[in-house]
Amino acid sequence: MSNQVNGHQPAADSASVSAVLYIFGATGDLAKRKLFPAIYALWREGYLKGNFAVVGLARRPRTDEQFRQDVYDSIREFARYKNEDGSEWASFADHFFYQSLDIHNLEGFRQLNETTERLERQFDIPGNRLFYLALAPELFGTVSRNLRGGGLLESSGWQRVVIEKPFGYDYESAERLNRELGEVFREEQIYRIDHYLGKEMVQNIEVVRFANAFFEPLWNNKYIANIQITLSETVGVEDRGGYYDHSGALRDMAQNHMLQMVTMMAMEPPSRLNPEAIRDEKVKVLRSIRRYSNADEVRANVVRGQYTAGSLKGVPVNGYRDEPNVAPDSVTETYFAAKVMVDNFRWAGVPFYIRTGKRLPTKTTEVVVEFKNVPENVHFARKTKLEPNLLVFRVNPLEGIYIKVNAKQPGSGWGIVPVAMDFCQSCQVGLNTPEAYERLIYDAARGDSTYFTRWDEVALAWKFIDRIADGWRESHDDLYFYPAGSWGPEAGHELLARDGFRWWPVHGQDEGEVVWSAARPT
Ligand SMILES: NC(=O)C1=CN([C@@H]2O[C@H](COP(=O)(O)OP(=O)(O)OC[C@H]3O[C@@H](n4cnc5c(N)ncnc54)[C@H](OP(=O)(O)O)[C@@H]3O)[C@@H](O)[C@H]2O)C=CC1
Ligand SMILES: O=C1O[C@H](COP(=O)(O)O)[C@@H](O)[C@H](O)[C@H]1O
Repeated sequence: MSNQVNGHQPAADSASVSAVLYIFGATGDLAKRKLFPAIYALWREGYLKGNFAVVGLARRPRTDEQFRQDVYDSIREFARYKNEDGSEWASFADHFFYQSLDIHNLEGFRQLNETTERLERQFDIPGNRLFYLALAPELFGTVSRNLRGGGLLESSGWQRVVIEKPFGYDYESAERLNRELGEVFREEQIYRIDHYLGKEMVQNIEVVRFANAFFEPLWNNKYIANIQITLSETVGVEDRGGYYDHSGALRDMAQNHMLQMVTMMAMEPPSRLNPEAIRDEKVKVLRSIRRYSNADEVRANVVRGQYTAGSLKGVPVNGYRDEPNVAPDSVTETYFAAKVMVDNFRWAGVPFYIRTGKRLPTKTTEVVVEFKNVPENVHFARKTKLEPNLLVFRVNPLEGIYIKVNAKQPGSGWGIVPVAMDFCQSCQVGLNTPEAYERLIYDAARGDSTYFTRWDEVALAWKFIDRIADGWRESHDDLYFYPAGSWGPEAGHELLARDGFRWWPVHGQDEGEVVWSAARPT
């Protein structure tokens, strides 16, 4: 096995991990699309070697062989390593086992403990156990109690639990869920996944900010005019209508991924590069975010929309209300934009504009830092209208950093033109950088919780989000409809225009073709 596949090698401080990895929900969508491919990539890159085992758990009956076939199919379809030549497949697949288990059945957990002890002897694993709960959150409490009741938390190594989102529906339910988990696990054993924190360029925000002398001095309200975070998707709700119709963009994307990205942009430099120091700084940002105090403030600062039938790249698509498992009169938002203020010394007066939506024209995740212009009395500024400097983090699908500066137009005149310094990381290393789930599973297995959300982060994020949900509950007459394939309601554009700003075009977006929807509910 090579440790150097396609130019990637384990970092100098990395080591292979030895543990039993339990996938609860092993027959589900997340396991198939994300978890099995991630485990396979970890194996291919040498982060997993001989001494590990994976146990798949769900109610459906499966033999080990059938389960291995499921894993194989998932890798063929979704992994960045496709196992084209079939090499080493058997030695990888031999580590996979399946047990049919209803998580309400304590006896099944006792049996799982026996299986585990056998696997630990077979693969020489020192009692390390990683429980990945790819299950509906209502089941987390029961699984935790039964893991304890079944004796699975009594091994000689470490035990950790990875929890998928959504972590609750609001602050109250999240708090209840946390209490249930807390009856069994200590906070440092709980790894709450936010897969955006596992993305290469999201992690790079910290490095670019804190490892470059020319950014950090400018990183404040003296020099930055606003920050824009866009997470746009072309997909609709696919087959997740049942979940999404209760969640909406606010809970599905804003409570977690978007607020986490705000914290990465706004946090102070941590005193130490350790998980608690970094998460302490993120918590301070979340504490400083201004909460809207009533429905009027919510309306003034937040825009919600829902897609109607339209077309994407010429292909007609359904409206949200016609998606499977969505109520025909649903008022769930598939578009969300907000102006967020971080009331602290560094950021007072600098708006963070965040937006996300389904069925928008482009799949992209970008963060734009718009700098304030140079003073108007400077010679150049009088002659030419200067464009502001921009620093753009391209998170997805392209990964890289783009900087827009003003330079003299070549020739004898004094014209000034914006020019770009474009570092495209994914163009250099290919679109083969590790997937977020690879990093996060590996981090959890080696006990690094930096890129997982701590309870106080989750709690503060919900407290901010709950105010918006409360404001929305009073009336739905601010829900705008936008045709699939447009950039969402025009109100999302006005949110910035009111402050004298505009959304900067994301990569691949032709500004001349931007379509906003002025439609309102009838
Ligand atoms: N899919 C995705 O892209 C994402 C999913 N998530 C979250 O991950 C979690 C899983 O999502 P997803 O895979 O899509 O969901 P699915 O509905 O596809 O899968 C759910 C899994 O849970 C198992 N299950 C359900 N009830 C029980 C039970 N009583 N005992 C044992 N197993 C049970 C099911 O298997 P069986 O029926 O055989 O028992 C199945 O394997 C959810 O919390 C979701 O919100 C988060 C981000 C993205
Ligand atoms: O968590 C979620 O994220 C995806 C978008 O993730 P990305 O990595 O593809 O950008 C989103 O489609 C989904 O609704 C949400 O649950």
